[in-house]
Amino acid sequence: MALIREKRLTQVNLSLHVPSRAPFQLEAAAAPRRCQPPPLTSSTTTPASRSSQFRLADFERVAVLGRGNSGTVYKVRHRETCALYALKLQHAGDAAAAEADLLGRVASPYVVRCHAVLALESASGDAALLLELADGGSLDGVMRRHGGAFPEEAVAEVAAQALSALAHLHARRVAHLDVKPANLLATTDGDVKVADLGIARVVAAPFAAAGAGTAAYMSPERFDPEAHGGGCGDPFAADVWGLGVTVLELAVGRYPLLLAGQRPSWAALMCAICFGEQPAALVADGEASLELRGFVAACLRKDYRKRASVAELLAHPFVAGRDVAASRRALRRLVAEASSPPSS
Ligand SMILES: Nc1ncnc2c1ncn2[C@@H]1O[C@H](COP(=O)(O)OP(=O)(O)OP(=O)(O)O)[C@@H](O)[C@H]1O
Repeated sequence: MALIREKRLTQVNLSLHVPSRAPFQLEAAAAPRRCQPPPLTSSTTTPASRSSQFRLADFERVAVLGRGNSGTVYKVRHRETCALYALKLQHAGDAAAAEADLLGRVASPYVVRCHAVLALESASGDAALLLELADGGSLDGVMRRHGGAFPEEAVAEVAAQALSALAHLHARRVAHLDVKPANLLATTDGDVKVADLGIARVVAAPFAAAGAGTAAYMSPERFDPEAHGGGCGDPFAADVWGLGVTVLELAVGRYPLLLAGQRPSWAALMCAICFGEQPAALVADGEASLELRGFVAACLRKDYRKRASVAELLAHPFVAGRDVAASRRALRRLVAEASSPPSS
């Protein structure tokens, strides 16, 4: 896999060089200019067919949105229209193509949309995904900036929208396999969108339970299928586990399966996930509603065969019984506050 070395972000031009190959450039934003209205394409068009409409040179860099294992994500502006997007530069072109292919199979307001795959001017096959921008960023960032736990109403809204995304993906046999706060994006309108289908896959039986993922959010059967339901596990149930950990984390304001300050080594995580006490019990009586505790308990059954399905969770009182308008308002307020610059 070709490695891209990132140059300092403070440079006027952000040049990404692949040794002995032609560099490609993503220029920093210049002075404001007049923009045409965005020519956004219809939601039925696939990313591949849209790719030809855009070139990397059509965009200028505004900011870094985040960094992950597979690359760096930038906020970019389309020079002509001034429309804002997220651009995910991928070290491995194959991975970008695979992720774009999966995103092309789905069309849901709850899954981040891929507008195009941009080929980069290097011989390595490196590529960039041009994505819909979620202006509130990821929920782990929102939680950090907010300074702790979300109010329960906002957590219920996150759960409801993330479940809608999973229902859409699972109906197309796509398992995400990396559900966590960093992969749930928010907008200041109060929308939640599942992102990063980097390790997602279309499931064809039999499913190999082991494999990549973020250890802290992996279900017990992905560590040890024999001890937690047998067989090869169920990738859709693995997504439900990731959602349960995510909901609990947002509700308590920190990663919930380890003690505060405990080092998240692989061994510590494996012990906590496979042998730790029922995670819902980690929320003390009175700290969370019965509905939230019940929801988390249904997501985090260690035997994947006993875990609730996405359809059952959509009907759970924590989600189905929420005050939709109040929940959305609570999330919108939280994201907007966490996104606005601190007043001096
Ligand atoms: N469409 C987007 N809008 C706003 N921010 C985004 C968007 N896509 C990604 N980000 C930000 O960039 C971060 C990394 O993105 P992403 O998870 O897709 O990268 P990755 O390399 O696949 O990460 P991982 O290491 O989890 O596999 C996210 O956590 C989020 O903060």
